[in-house]
Amino acid sequence: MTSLFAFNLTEHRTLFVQLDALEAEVERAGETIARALEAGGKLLVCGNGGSAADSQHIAAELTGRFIRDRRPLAAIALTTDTSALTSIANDYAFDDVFARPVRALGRAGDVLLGISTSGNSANVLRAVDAARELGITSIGLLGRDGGALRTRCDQAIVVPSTTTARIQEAHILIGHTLCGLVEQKLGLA
Ligand SMILES: O=C(CO)[C@@H](O)[C@H](O)[C@H](O)[C@H](O)COP(=O)(O)O
Ligand SMILES: [Zn+2]
Repeated sequence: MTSLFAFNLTEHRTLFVQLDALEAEVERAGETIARALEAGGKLLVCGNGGSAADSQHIAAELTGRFIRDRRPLAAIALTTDTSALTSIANDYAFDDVFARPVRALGRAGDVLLGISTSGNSANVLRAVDAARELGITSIGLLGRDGGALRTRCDQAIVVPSTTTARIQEAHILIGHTLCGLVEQKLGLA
């Protein structure tokens, strides 16, 4: 019998050989984020569950450091403030937990990275809609068929898998690549 680890590894490998197809979208997203940071904008990142963890991970690579010692870069995960998350969910709706901070903190010229394996999380969709109203470029880091976010975001990177865990594994590879591209493009690598 195939072990679970062997099964997961096979599924992971099968997916990862298909990711070359995303090269142009990943490069474009890296360019968009780098140009926004260069112009004084910031990156806002949001997602649920494992994607909340990815949001924090990616933002931390930029405010802290990824590969090399360099100046801090402006990035905020909208998933870390439990007081804001609980009060917005309690007083308004869970679907508003990211949109409201986007309206509070976002400025034209910023970039919003919305991470969702289904592409259908309502709170990420609302954040993207708020971003559009404010002149903030939205990038969806998605999975499955990209869901509703595929067309609602200005740019979409869709990992072609239906397994949430495998999609998340690809997302963090892409997230790390975006951080590396930002460092390269800003001459900080
Ligand atoms: O990490 C996992 C599963 O691997 C879960 O926590 C998962 O992120 C949650 O079910 C999320 O709520 C899924 O949301 P989304 O990716 O569809 O937007
Ligand atoms: Zn997970």
